[in-house]
Amino acid sequence: MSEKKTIGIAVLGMGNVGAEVVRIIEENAADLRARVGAPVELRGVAVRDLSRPRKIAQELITDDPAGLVARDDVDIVVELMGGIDPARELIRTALESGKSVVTANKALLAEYTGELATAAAQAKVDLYFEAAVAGAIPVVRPLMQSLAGDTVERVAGIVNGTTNFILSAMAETGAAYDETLAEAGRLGYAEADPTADVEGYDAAAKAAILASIAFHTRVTAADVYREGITHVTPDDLAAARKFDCTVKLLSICERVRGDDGSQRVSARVYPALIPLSHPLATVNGAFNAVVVEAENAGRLMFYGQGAGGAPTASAVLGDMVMAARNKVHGGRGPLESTYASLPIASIDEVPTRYYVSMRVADKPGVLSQVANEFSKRSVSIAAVRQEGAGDDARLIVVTHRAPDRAQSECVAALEDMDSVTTVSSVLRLEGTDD
Ligand SMILES: NC(=O)c1ccc[n+]([C@@H]2O[C@H](COP(=O)([O-])OP(=O)(O)OC[C@H]3O[C@@H](n4cnc5c(N)ncnc54)[C@H](O)[C@@H]3O)[C@@H](O)[C@H]2O)c1
Ligand SMILES: N[C@@H](CCO)C(=O)O
Ligand code: NA
Repeated sequence: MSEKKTIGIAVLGMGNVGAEVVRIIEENAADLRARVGAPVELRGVAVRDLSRPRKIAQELITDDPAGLVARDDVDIVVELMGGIDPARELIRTALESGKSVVTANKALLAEYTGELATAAAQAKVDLYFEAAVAGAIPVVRPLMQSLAGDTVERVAGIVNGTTNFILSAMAETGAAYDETLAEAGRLGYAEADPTADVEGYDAAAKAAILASIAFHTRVTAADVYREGITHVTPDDLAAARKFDCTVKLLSICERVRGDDGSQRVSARVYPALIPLSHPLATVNGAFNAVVVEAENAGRLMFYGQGAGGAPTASAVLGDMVMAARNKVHGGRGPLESTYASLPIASIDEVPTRYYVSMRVADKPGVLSQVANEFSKRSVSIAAVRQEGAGDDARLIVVTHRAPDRAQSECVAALEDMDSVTTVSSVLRLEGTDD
């Protein structure tokens, strides 16, 4: 059998992930060649700083990513620079000139998948992005391909390692958020600017990508309701424990069905209590996990390393092999599927459960006043606990499911009550059936 044409690879960005991708391409050349059915060769690696020493032949290094993308002997562009610009333009140009693209860039995809997927479809090339959500964990491909014949109802996951590390450490040691964030930085989990992680932007970008695939609807980062973890306190974690729960930053993508048979998509990110018996409660440290619920498959769980150079590179390489096989043997990966075009549900209308902790005056009648604010808004209370006494009296209320707007209106009313000194904590409760 005659050997097929060599598949040329351009890697854009040689940071944590890019350096590992380059290493694996070079170390595994023989296996990759056998798996693809043709040699796979690095044509070049675009970097920002040419003077930095790198473990790669000098002639492969360039600081001209556009020039590298334009080369005739490049068949697949692997984008690992991150950020919107110039990644967006480079990927679009690559696709328009008939090159397949593999990217891990969730921030870009959460805004511009539509534009990029359209360019890929028009040029009949592939756009793959398994590494963009939950790093090494296969979740994009299972949703897009393995579950293509099922109806997904819900995708809920821990998809940010930094915040999961922080919340796990807070739960374990009782340490404060700031202290734990500093520790996450020292261990190399949190970046110098942790905003994207701790404010939930990274998890929201991933939720947008997951919701788009799961519900065949274009969902962008702006459609995702988002709260971060900066306000979570050791008290919250201790109180959660008393309700047999822990606190996790969840990315939730849900098909919300109305009484009239209508359907909407809810995509949301917030720290929430989940029962210790829930499978996501056992996901600790920097690990990620995603639970998918589909009409016929039932509940599926995907667990593993959602970040880090080598694990993320594993997902990138998987995509690269798929794209290379298609180049060699013909065929295409799945196209973007947005046929359902479901409307986006506002957080206000999504049924949620609340956990509200407040400091109150310790005197007769306060509990009934508090309960009255919930009942006025048709929010049913599931549990109440009083802690402390006198000046230190604290009430914790856990509600049943009701539209989020009604729940938040109850909290606003509590904040206005004379007998409530402060509402010290408000978190949602997820992972329960009622
Ligand atoms: N690190 C992870 O665990 C992880 C996991 C999943 C996805 N990702 C995604 O993978 C991508 C890369 O992440 P990373 O952690 O390797 O980031 P990084 O900051 O370590 O690496 C990015 C590299 O790209 C280079 N770069 C940036 N702009 C460039 C330009 N214009 N020209 C040439 N080089 C340029 C930078 O100099 C840097 O070396 C990002 O989109 C990130 O969101 C990372
Ligand atoms: N900053 C991300 C990296 C993976 O996207 C995390 O902490 O999970
Ligand atoms: Na993944």
